[in-house]
Amino acid sequence: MRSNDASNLTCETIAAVATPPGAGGVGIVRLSGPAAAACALRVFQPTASGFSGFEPRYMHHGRILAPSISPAGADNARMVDEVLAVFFPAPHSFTGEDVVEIHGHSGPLVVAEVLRTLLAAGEDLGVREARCGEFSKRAFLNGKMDLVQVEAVAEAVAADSPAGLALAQTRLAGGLGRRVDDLRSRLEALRTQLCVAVDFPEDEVECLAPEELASGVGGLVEALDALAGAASRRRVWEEGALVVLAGRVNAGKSSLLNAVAGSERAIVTDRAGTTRDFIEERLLLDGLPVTLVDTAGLRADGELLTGEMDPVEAEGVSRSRTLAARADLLVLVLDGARPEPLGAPERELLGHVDLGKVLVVLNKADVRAPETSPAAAVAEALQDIGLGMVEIVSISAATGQGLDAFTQAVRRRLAGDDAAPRPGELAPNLRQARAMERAASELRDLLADIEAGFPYDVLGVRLETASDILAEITGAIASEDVLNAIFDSFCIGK
Ligand SMILES: Nc1nc2c(c(=O)[nH]1)N(C=O)[C@@H](CNc1ccc(C(=O)N[C@@H](CCC(=O)O)C(=O)O)cc1)CN2
Ligand SMILES: Nc1nc2c(ncn2[C@@H]2O[C@H](COP(=O)(O)OP(=O)(O)OP(=O)(O)O)[C@@H](O)[C@H]2O)c(=O)[nH]1
Ligand SMILES: [Mg+2]
Repeated sequence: MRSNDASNLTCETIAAVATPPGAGGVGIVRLSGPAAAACALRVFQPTASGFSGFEPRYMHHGRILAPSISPAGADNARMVDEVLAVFFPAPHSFTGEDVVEIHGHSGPLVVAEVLRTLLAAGEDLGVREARCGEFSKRAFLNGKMDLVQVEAVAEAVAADSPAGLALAQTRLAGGLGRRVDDLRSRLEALRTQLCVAVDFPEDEVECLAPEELASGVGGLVEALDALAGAASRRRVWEEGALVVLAGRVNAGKSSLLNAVAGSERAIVTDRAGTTRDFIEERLLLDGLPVTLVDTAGLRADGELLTGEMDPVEAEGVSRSRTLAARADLLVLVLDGARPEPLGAPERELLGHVDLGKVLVVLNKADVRAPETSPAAAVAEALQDIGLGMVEIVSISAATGQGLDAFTQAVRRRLAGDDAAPRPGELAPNLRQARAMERAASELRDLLADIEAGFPYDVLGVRLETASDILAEITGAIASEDVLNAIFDSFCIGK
């Protein structure tokens, strides 16, 4: 489907509450479509005596009146809310259609009643409640935003870290869409030159030499790889990572969570088996969004096997294992006060996880006997089980010693040495990066075909395929499935 196909535009007028439910300063109900103004005028009573219809983009003060159900008629009309109303005539509106916004008092019942009043008044005008994402979909179909920007609005709204917001803002500004359009134009230019060569094979002047074609395609592959690579490096800054604290009972996992979170989030006692269900805390570690999860501790094998553990604790331990397997980073907390910190329960746990995702923390540095060197002993024990390369961070959750080193180690393991994203940095989201990878892969196949001396018409097909894949990113060409997947994830009123 071509996005600028006028047949996709509907003549229905849609209405929805645009602001979140709840008490607030202002609540907005939005109408979009040809009957927006006519519908609003039926229920809007202006304050100004000289009112003769909506002046474009001017805030009119007045009231929303619900037609009375009593036979006495409009004189008895009930006041629903005191509002400001504004009309944006097409095409200069958010959706590109006629838009009316009613700014009333925020409160879930008030705005719902304003909406109901409009829907009832506009029924015969084709006014109906909007579906999820329908305002944004109309804005997209009318060329007000490309698909990257539509997604960026949702990403900006959902951002829960400054880094994630910076990436979304750059996409919203349109830079990424323009970059993709630029790459696609370069591709189309190569295609045009190829077509000339196909149409006039004897005309050597117009012919693009295979080496020139290959170098043009090679440049595009490099550019696409760079962008898709940025997406995979930046994803963790936007989506965050799951960091799971696991280990033996009493090792100090809950104490560590509290120390990092800076609050007494989890219960800490000297009793083994204090934490029974997992506890999670979303925080920023050096700007990196992380979900830190404290889990129920593992006991020594014997206790597990005799079946003496109470069922609540057993379920807690089973959840710990599931979480450990899902973690982006598994922090194995060892009890440094014990003579042998890496014992049977720890080894058993490590047997079930990806060792590449493990960070070892040796806790209780404050109480270690100075003459022993548990760090060295632990390093040796880790060597035995293939974790010789793993960094061991020595901390004390009780005194805070080593916590900075721990934070930095976590950040480095999840994001490498990369600094936080800066405003203006281009990084596609997952959908966009996947499309870039598909286009790059098509172009790599094309390079092989050029090498193999395939005829230009065959090469042209691959160029066209790659170009169409790039067009999916901005939505210049987008299937109904792609559009539905994006707009259905939006809420009503967006
Ligand atoms: N009250 C209100 N605030 C809002 C929105 C809205 O719909 N209503 N928006 C909704 O998400 C965002 C702003 N997005 C908008 C995008 C374009 C236009 C608009 O009228 N564009 C016209 C004219 C621009 C001009 O020249 O003034 C156009 O594109 O032709 C309005 C809002 C955030 N704030
Ligand atoms: N001296 C010292 N004691 C600590 C340290 N960290 C934790 N503790 C103590 O160790 C005991 C257990 O701490 P928790 O944080 O509850 O341990 P846990 O790993 O969550 O234990 P479970 O929930 O039972 O699995 C408590 O008495 C803590 O005060 C530390 O760094 N130094
Ligand atoms: Mg605990």
